[in-house]
Amino acid sequence: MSALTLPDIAAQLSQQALPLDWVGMCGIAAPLHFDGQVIRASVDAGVSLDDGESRGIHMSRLYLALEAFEHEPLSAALLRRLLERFLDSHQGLSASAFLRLRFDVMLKRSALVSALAGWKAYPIELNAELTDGVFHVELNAQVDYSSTCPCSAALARQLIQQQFLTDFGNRSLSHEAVLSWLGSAQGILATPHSQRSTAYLQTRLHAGVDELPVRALIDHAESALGTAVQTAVKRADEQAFALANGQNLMFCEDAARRLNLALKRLPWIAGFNLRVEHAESLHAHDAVAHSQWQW
Ligand SMILES: Nc1nc2c(ncn2[C@@H]2O[C@H](COP(=O)(O)OP(=O)(O)OP(=O)(O)O)[C@@H](O)[C@H]2O)c(=O)[nH]1
Repeated sequence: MSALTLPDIAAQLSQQALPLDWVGMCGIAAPLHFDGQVIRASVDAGVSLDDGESRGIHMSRLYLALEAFEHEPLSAALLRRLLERFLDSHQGLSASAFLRLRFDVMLKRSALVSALAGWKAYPIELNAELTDGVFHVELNAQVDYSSTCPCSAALARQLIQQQFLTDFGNRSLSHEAVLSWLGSAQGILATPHSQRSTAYLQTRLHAGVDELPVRALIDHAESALGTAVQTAVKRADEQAFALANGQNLMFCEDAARRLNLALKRLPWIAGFNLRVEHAESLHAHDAVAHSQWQW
């Protein structure tokens, strides 16, 4: 049978004349060239089906356009060109085109004090859309950090004060005895609870941003929080981490406010939607805060 005789069901008229918002493929494996590495990405590619009379879109045209990822570094311009290609190959059918890329970026992170370093994987999502010539890119990142509860810290300090009165209230103070007491679990008898926490950052990039500021977004968020989770850790690093936590006590509200103020300072961000989740060790549920700006 020749190709000319192959049945083309997508070209038929639809039995229900109804436009669709998004039609395409999800979970396509694609290699991305990004930041000097080749990264495995999962890609969702789609278009709107505005011609409600048409039975289907041309999936293969979208799929084949993605070949460009193999040959060109990832950039906003590349995403836009792909979306233009989606629309060019669906003239008369589609007015909007969409791409979603999910991948992990690996960054090598130095220890806080020692000369060690290790790798961290950050989940990244890029969402791009082209509708009526208007192009948007969203850069989303997931950043893990540690949060120590400020209320729990204050309650623990109060218990330590009470224990101090019990142990030293009726005695004259000796420098040596107090120093030894401060270094004992009997003196510092309570510790605050801490939790591994996650910031989910959704940012919309200004038009004209080409190079995708993935590393800058992650670095900025980690610096605003002050307690990024670590990779290689010796005791000196762990002690520095304990200090960082003590100096950055955070409710989920504090973390959300810090990130809000920090993200607003980034010149390439046109708007954001952020969510922080503190996986509480006090409760079996999470403490969560959201914050938006120009979203
Ligand atoms: N539209 C559509 N196509 C599907 C779906 N599931 C699988 N396909 C297949 O995707 C394949 C590619 O579709 P097209 O891009 O239209 O392929 P084609 O007709 O050979 O290519 P063109 O000549 O460019 O249109 C076809 O074999 C479809 O059957 C679906 O749910 N919707």
